[in-house]
Amino acid sequence: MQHPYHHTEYPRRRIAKQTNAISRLRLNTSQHVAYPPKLTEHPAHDTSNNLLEMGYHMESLTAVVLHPNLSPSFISLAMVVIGSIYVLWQNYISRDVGAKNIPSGPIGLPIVGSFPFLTHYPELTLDYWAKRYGPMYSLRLGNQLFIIVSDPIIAKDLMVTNGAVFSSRKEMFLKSQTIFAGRGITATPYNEKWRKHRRIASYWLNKTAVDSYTNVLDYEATVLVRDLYTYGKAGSDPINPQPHAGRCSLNNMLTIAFGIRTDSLDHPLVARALKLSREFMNCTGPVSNLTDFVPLLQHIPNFMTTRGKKLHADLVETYGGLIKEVEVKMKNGEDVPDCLVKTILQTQQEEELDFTDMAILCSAFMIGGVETTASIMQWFSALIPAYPDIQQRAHEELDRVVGRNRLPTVEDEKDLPYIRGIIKEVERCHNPFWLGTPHFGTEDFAYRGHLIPKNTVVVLNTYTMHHDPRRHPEPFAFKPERYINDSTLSSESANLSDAMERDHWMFGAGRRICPGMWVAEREVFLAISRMLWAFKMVEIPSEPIDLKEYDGLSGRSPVPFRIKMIPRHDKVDDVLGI
Ligand code: HEM
Repeated sequence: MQHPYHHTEYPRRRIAKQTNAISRLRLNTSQHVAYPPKLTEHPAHDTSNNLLEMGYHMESLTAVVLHPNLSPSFISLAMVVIGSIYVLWQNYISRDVGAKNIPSGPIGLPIVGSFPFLTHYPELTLDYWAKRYGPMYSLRLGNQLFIIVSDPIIAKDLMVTNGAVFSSRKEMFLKSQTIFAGRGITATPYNEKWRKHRRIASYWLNKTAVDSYTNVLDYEATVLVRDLYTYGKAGSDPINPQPHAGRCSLNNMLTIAFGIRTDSLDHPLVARALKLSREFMNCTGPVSNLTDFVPLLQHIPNFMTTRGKKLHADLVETYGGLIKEVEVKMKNGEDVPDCLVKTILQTQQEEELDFTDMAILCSAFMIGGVETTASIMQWFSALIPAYPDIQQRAHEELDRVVGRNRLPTVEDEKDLPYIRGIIKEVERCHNPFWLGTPHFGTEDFAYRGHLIPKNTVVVLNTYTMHHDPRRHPEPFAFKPERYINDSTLSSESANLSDAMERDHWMFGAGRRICPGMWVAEREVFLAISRMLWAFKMVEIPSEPIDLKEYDGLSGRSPVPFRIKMIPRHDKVDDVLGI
């Protein structure tokens, strides 16, 4: 069974691969066409809208049962058993939803619920259901009830206004209990442990702290652009910017957390840290792991549990190992730069932090802060070559405001509304976490005539919200100008009283909103504005970039691609010191 969108591509690319005359005509006009196809393009929607609703995996289940080598009596028996289980399940669920007035939604399959429909591009399935069941609907994964929120007003009502109820996390078996061992800000319930870890993290991530180490972000952004220039041989060789973006984000977090950095892509920590982040994303997607929702699986040795235990051990070994190095230096009286680890070692007794607490706190920085910002830089690099007109407008703004004798700085940001618009538009179109990190309700809650029972997981369906035509006309077009009059930082926009005015929902909402958003925004601005300042970024005609396919199950980044990054004026090498 394939996801309805499995074979779809960003149409600009798909059209480029076609050869007939009509396709070529469309190529010229397709700069702003919708990038996912309309739902009606897939035969599943032509034949039956009910398939997704009732579980179109019944189709593949039936296909297995109807295997040619099976006897007719076995097939009949199997069909009767499957049918009966399905009818019983359907009755059970509809009684549950009807009696308690829980918002309706897809019924799903017995035992696993809607899980099989969410294993690949879950955001597209959730979007399909949002159009069918409305802005707040329910589904089940195993024994867990979910509410899917696809509307800004409801998101604000639940997660911000009623943050006292909706700010916890479900203690997922794999993410919270196995990988993070009950620690970690991201995964802990809304309790004293979370408050302590969040307070310590915020000490290093708040706006004033970020001001104090902006020189680090500035330096790493320059290194990034210099490496892109050098590895791309001043625009003559194709280059994949992804590993360079990864190292830039990694170095920022290494400096903030441990006071160290890597000096080249070949440093062993680069591959190791990026692998750990990717493994974490792939193990812990909000809906990607059945072990979390079928308790029986937690007692049976299985592949995901083994993976989770190994990841926990690798995180403690890697980041715990770096903590020990800092500790040794401090004990030896060596000079250790101010950093998160120095702070937690100095306050360890007072804060009652054990070694695992510290290792997992640092892991949360390295996981939360690397793959995410790198992903935005990567999506930007993958898509901007398709928009020479947008690049030209950005170059004109940079020449006018910054000139060609220096790189853009943080102080320039307020005077570069078009660059800021490009960044916000990349974030709207390519949020690395379409489903964020789900919140968890700690009380029964009555809302708009419905009941959201205690212990419900609440998911922010940002894919649907970011493509809502009421808020973003022509939602599938890449149009930075839609943000041209938005002078807010995203971290400021998140506090707007009118939820419909918020730029996007990439950083989540309410009391669990991303505490790293100030450093993330600054880092991304410096990297992207400098790439635009230095290069004309062009695609390689024989290597079309497929923006619809992406790596990863939770944190999303583009599949590997190559482009040319051509220095756009003769001052570039001087300013970069090359
Ligand atoms: C583009 C970059 C980033 C994106 C898209 C992003 C996204 C998110 C999202 C969606 C959440 C969950 C919010 C919610 O529950 O409503 C989150 C939480 C978190 N983020 Fe980020 N993040 C980014 C950068 C960073 C950075 C640079 C750090 C630095 C350490 C960081 C650290 C964290 C932590 C510790 C949490 C857990 C907060 C909690 O549960 O209380 N993030 N992030």
